[in-house]
Amino acid sequence: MTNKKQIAVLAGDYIGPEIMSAGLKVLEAVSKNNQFDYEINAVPFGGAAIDETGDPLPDSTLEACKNSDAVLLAAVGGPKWDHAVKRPEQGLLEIRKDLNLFANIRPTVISSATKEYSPIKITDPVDFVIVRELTSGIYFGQPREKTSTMAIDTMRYTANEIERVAKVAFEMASHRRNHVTLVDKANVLATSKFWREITEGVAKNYPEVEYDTSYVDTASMKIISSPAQFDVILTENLFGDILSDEAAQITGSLGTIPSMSKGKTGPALYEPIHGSAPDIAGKKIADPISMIKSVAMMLENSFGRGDMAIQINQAIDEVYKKGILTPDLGGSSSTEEVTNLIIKSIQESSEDYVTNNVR
Ligand SMILES: NC(=O)C1=CN([C@@H]2O[C@H](COP(=O)(O)OP(=O)(O)OC[C@H]3O[C@@H](n4cnc5c(N)ncnc54)[C@H](O)[C@@H]3O)[C@@H](O)[C@H]2O)C=CC1
Ligand SMILES: CC(C)CC(=O)C(=O)O
Ligand SMILES: [Mg+2]
Repeated sequence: MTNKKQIAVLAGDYIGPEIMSAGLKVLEAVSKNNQFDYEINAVPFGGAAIDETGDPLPDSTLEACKNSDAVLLAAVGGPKWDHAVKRPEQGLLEIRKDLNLFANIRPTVISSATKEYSPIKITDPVDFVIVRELTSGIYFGQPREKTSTMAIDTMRYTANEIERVAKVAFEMASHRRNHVTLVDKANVLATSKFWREITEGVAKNYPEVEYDTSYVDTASMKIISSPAQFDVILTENLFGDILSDEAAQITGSLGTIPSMSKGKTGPALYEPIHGSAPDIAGKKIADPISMIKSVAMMLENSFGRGDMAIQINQAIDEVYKKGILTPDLGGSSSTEEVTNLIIKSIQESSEDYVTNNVR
């Protein structure tokens, strides 16, 4: 039995393989410096898997993920498969459901290094996470149907589905700034009224955590006008999907935001929050930061290597400081140039560490 950490790698489609390659190069570099032993198991997923096997989530891919210590995913989908019988995005929903990854954590941080890339005026520090319910709600509810004269989707939540993700949000807040905001549409939707009932019950177990609520339309405005007021935003699947892309944009680019999806047991999955960006695929300009930060999140949360995550994140700050950035952040560098500079910074920081230790 090997004690190497097993990582399932799902590169996916369009820019997926480009940014995954960047993420794996950084993982290799930081691991060499820190005696971290791992094995990669690259498996087909999404459109690439449809081309190979006819199914976006082949059984063998799901098995590989279940047998791993963590899953790294880039992005799937795109015009090539928009009319497939089963689209790549369906594979994405299935893998989340099959691994029971009900809590999706999406961070929004505007640091001193990234402040100048934000399109909004920042006065106070911005550092919040969206805890998005990931395996239920309107993306999964039945009935779902479309005929030539009508269509229906169903938003459905059980008490257990709300309670377990609410606990994740309150636990996180208790290790952060003790504040949870439930975002919903409780002035209209029965499911949102139910979310409030259940979440209030969970909040009672966390008296030190301030708990408030916001309607989703207002919350989407506040994310732009006063983002510093948020610590942990708890919300259902569809609202979290939309709000997290909006929140990403206030940091400068969607192409820089990672995420972690986790359940109660089993491997967690780490992926950028964006899609496969077909409009820039093949141009060698995809921003690798979202994928590289996903690697850092994996090292910290699945492997207890917060030290390695810090080295990666400090190296990312360096590319911001030097302005070696891809066009989404106003730069003119390639995916490879950004990745190489991040690797160089990691290597230099470990040389400094050795030198300082010797002294
Ligand atoms: N988790 C996943 O695999 C997701 C897959 N999708 C799928 O991706 C495909 C494309 O969807 P879109 O609506 O275009 O959303 P998208 O997130 O792929 O792209 C939106 C915009 O952001 C830019 N962008 C995204 N990531 C970037 C990066 N790393 N560097 C630089 N720019 C970046 C794109 O060029 C595009 O202009 C669709 O098939 C969609 O269903 C969408 C969201 C999530
Ligand atoms: C298939 C979609 C639900 C993927 C997406 O947009 C996301 O997870 O952010
Ligand atoms: Mg999305």
